[in-house]
Amino acid sequence: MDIPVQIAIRLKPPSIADSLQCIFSNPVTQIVITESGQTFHVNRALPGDCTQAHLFNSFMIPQVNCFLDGCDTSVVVFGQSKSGKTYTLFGPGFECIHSECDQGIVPRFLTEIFHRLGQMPEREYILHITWMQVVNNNIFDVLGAGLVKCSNVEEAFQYLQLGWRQRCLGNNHTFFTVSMEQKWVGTNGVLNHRMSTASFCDLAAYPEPGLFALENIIKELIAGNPPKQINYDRCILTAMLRDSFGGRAFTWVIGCISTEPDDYQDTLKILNLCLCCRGIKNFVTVNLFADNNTPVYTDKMPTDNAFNLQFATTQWIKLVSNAEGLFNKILQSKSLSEADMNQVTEWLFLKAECDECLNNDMTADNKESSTKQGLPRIAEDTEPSEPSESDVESDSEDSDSETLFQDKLEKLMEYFREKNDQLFADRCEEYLNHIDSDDITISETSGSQSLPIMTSQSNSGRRRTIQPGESISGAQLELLRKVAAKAISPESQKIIIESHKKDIDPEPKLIERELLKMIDSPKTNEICKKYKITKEKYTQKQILARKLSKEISSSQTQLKELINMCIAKQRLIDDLSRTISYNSRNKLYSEKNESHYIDQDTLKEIKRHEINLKTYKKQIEQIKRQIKKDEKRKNTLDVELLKDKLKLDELSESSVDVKDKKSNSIKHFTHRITQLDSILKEKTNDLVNLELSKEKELMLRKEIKNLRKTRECLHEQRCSLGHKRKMYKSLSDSEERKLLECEEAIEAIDTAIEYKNNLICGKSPSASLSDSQDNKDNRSRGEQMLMARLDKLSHDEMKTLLYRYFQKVVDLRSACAALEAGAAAAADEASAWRARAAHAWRLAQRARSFAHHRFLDGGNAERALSFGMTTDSETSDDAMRLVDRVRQLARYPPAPVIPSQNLRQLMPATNLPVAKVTKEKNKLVIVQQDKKN
Ligand SMILES: Nc1ncnc2c1ncn2[C@@H]1O[C@H](COP(=O)(O)OP(=O)(O)OP(=O)(O)O)[C@@H](O)[C@H]1O
Repeated sequence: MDIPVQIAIRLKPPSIADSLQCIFSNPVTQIVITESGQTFHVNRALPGDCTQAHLFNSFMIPQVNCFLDGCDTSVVVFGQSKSGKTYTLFGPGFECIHSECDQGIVPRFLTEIFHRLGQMPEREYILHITWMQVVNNNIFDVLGAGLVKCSNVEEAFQYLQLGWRQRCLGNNHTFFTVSMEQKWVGTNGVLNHRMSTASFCDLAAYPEPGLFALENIIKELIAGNPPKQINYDRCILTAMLRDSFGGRAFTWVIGCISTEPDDYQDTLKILNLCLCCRGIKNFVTVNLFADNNTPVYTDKMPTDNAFNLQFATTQWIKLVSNAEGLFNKILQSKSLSEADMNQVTEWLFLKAECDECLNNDMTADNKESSTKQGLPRIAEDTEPSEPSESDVESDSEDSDSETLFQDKLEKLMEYFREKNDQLFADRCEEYLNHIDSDDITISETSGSQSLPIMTSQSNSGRRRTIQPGESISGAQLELLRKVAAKAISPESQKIIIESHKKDIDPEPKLIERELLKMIDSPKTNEICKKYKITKEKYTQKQILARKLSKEISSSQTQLKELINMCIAKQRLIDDLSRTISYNSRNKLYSEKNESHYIDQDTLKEIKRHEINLKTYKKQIEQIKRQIKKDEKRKNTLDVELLKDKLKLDELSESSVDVKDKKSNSIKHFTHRITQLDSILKEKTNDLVNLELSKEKELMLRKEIKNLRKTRECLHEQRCSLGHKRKMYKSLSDSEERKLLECEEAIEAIDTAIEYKNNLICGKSPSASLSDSQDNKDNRSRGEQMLMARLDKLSHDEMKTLLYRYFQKVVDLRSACAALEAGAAAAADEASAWRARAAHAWRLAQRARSFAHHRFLDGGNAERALSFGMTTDSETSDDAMRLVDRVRQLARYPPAPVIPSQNLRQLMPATNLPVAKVTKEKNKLVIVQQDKKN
């Protein structure tokens, strides 16, 4: 039958707890969802905290059944480096320190196979394992011995330990293979001879070249190319995976993915590759040998009677032991009436007696038949043998020899079979509804109760001897069919479709996280509360749904067990009827009484088993009802969950609206507050400045007041000195200096007062006092340097310097005053002399004219003058003094001129505003005047 490759996704637990996750899985809806909302529908979306046991139980049991039925199986693990591929297949290792719980798929598979074989003592088997690695397209045999035979689980684990130590580490492919040949005689007396291979492949991570080749083959297969036309021999990896992809194996692909945001791109690649594999369909068949289904004994051969009896006994023992187990359970449950209990106890007692007898017989028989039972290995690829004609003949003879009782029994058996089949089919349907799969198609032959018959035209003719599978154990065969026909329950489909349509994030964690992110405003408390309550309800319902699904699955396993029992019972009845027919056929050879006795016994047994069957049926009915109830409950819960999800969405939307509005108003208010804050700051600054300026003004006014007082004192001093000078016409040197000092100090005080007044009036004093640009430009370089130095002086240095300059100015002024007085005196003297000279000149003129008249010969002026002098001695003396004085004055240099520039530098280097200071009553009025005016 065509079975698509099945996909399971396992998330690697995050390395750091609470770290960010970009991939989530929903095991309920079997969806893997990315952070961006992309969804991947898979066959098994394993939970993040999936244990090794859960992983194995969730999909490996059908593989074990298939393998035991004679089908090839395969598990291929994809994943990026360190994503847990090896951990999934093998576990953390095989040393003593590692717990059994951590064992991966391979050790669990081996344990399960040997356990199941132990429960089927009739089966003969040979089991081999191989462990290969593909390193750089070269095969490396890890165990070093090719096929290694394992007789029991302990041996298998020894090889696992050995291989684990010897394997190559690094980015390579690992193949672990278990192959098994089995033989057993079925209940119908025919031989079952099967061969199956289970391969486990741990693929390397990208970028391994073989992986790209495999990727291409997968693409070709999903494009619809028949496997026959695909070249699998392009590399060793693809050759080894021939059966897994497009071959005859029942394949599960496991994608091991990391949830960490850093690995997001790699994870998407692996997810997409896994999904591609889903489109591949493998043709899964039971691998039979040529001698399969051949009768091991014939009724006609009396020599084989012993074998038949022995076979019947074996089956009998098995069935009775089954029944014994069931009876024990029923006894423990105490659900029967006392009479029934006694009957069951009696049955058990009788059984114990039979066991004793049979054991004695068996030991005797074994001695004889031990050589017969050993089955030699059977070669593969042999032609199937046709049923012999004698078989057909014997069948017609059988029908003739049937008794009335047998007819009745046959009818009953037919009725039972029909009922049983119907019941089984119903159960299977229910079970299949539980398993999710949407794209599995069953080949035409799967509609009947037999496995597909592989014809010579079949495309995968590895073993051409496949026979009708009527001899395959029904229950085990059904498991294979279940997997092939599994489908998603309509409710789950609804949820998936709805969530897909509305793009709902089915992962509650994601919704929760997003909502919690959004809802942070304190005023959205109500919505938060509602959301929390709904979320709690949702979680509770989820837990309930999980519980229910668990209950359902446990009920289903119970049901499966019961179905198995029914099958066993059916077989028992079959066997019994066959034994009866056999006995009736042998009536001719045996005594009547004896046979009657056996028949009676057998009848009793049949009746008992029929009663048991009825009780089992009742139990099945009960369980069915319970399952239906549970399913209904589950469905209502699913619907409620959906409603809750919608409600959560609505809540999240409304919370987003409220949040938006809130954030807008908060923004507005924040903006307003910022504005008001800046205004407040400005006002505060203004106020502070105002207060400061007021304080400053007060200070300045005080200073001005003090300065005025000082000025008044100085003025008084100056006035008294001036008055004294007027009175006495002259002052002593010290008094003169004092006067000058007073004048200079008054001038300085006036400037200071004006400066402070400017400050009070808000005029920038610096504008008037500071160095203007013009001044700066006009200055020579030397002056500029001097000014630069002055700027660097400290306050004390400046004070000392000013005081010195003040002294110098006073000195200069006193010198000036002395010079001016000297110049005035000289000017007076000069005018006096000039008047004298004029008088003398007049006298001289008079004398000259007198002389001219008296002395005709005249003489020169000097002579006349000297004559005049001699005649007027006073006048000649004056003239002589005048000449000396003129000579003296001529010898003196002119009065010193103080360069106005130098004087200006003594003042602060400014253009001082010209101010007129007048005194009105008690006030000193200072009026600033324009310089030009
Ligand atoms: N599900 C898990 N639970 C606990 N531990 C895990 C799980 N998955 C992986 N690990 C740990 O992560 C580590 C890496 O895992 P592992 O070696 O199986 O990765 P890998 O994919 O096989 O790596 P490589 O590609 O290198 O072969 C191991 O220590 C393993 O024990």
